[in-house]
Amino acid sequence: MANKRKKLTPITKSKKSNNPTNIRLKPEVSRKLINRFHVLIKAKALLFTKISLPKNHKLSEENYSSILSDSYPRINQLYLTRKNEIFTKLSQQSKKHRTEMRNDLFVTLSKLHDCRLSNDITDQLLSTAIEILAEIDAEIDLQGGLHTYQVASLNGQDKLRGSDSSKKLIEWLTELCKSPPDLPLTALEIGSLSSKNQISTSKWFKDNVTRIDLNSQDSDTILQQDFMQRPLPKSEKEKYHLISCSLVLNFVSSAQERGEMLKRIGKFFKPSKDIQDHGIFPCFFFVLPLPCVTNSKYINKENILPLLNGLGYSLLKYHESTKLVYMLLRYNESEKTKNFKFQKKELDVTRKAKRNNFSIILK
Ligand SMILES: C[S@@+](CC[C@H](N)C(=O)[O-])C[C@H]1O[C@@H](n2cnc3c(N)ncnc32)[C@H](O)[C@@H]1O
Repeated sequence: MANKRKKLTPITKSKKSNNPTNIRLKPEVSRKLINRFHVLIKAKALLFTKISLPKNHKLSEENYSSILSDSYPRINQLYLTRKNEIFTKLSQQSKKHRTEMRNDLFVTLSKLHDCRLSNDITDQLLSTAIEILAEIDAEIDLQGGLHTYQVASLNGQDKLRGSDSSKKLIEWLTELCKSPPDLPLTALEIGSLSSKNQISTSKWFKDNVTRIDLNSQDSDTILQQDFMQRPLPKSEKEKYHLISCSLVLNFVSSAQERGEMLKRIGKFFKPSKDIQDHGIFPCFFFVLPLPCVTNSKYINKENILPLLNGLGYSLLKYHESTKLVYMLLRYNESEKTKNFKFQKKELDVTRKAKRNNFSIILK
């Protein structure tokens, strides 16, 4: 009898090579995958805060593989070997057993004290940290990597919102200024999964949409790029009338990096004087999962708006759906507060309900 091949990922190989917009997952499967990715990404972010590097480099989701392979070859070897071993082990285990194995992740992480990254792999603390990193990455790879998360997000778009989030953007633009101004409007979409969403297909931005993503699903239409590494604009021509950042900030691993991203976005807007702009452009379309503002220990609607104001953003439109919060904000550099800071401070400590740790720090 032919050997039945074990299905390793929730998305089969043949489907994986197809356009992700065509892959359909059950809503329950999408939800579980997205939640698990968030847990794993959060665990990695916590782990990175516990590893310190010589010369104050900071490890992050975006840079750790190149830092490990370029500067710490022995540690990198340990990481790769361990990841391979765990990948093989996990792929032979039942789903239930895998979940049990990983449930203690945060407990282990909370016990881990600061460890300094050097090439000394005999350091027990450091090798534990690297092993945890390898375990998390093995599980992410086993699920099909970032690709699976993106497919699940695309499916989530359909099921949770009735369509893609940029539908709300186009609805608001039409409501605020009826039709596009005469000059061509340009848009930058950070964290783009498809060129078929409303930003790209509506009459507002026509062919002037730049789409980027850490992991491009279509190299013809989406540039594979980390926004934090995107070269800063050298001239007004390289700036945008609209920047969309939908469900990306919650994906960024640490509160400080989220603050850095919001600040950096400000450098990519066209100046407002340039356009008969109906008081709207340049603007920022910003979407977060609703619990980021309704159930976070540190962020709520009352403090996120002053935080955004301090960075030069003022609110034009706000909408909460059952799952997401949508904001349209006008950007004006001259309205920025100089040296604006925002610290992480627990809100309403008397509140008993279980809350999430979403936060933003501006230093
Ligand atoms: C949940 S998906 C959201 C996609 C889409 N914008 C939406 O609203 O459904 C988040 C995407 O952001 C991308 N992303 C996260 N950080 C990024 C960064 N620094 N630069 C570019 N893309 C990033 C991820 O690769 C992922 O594809």
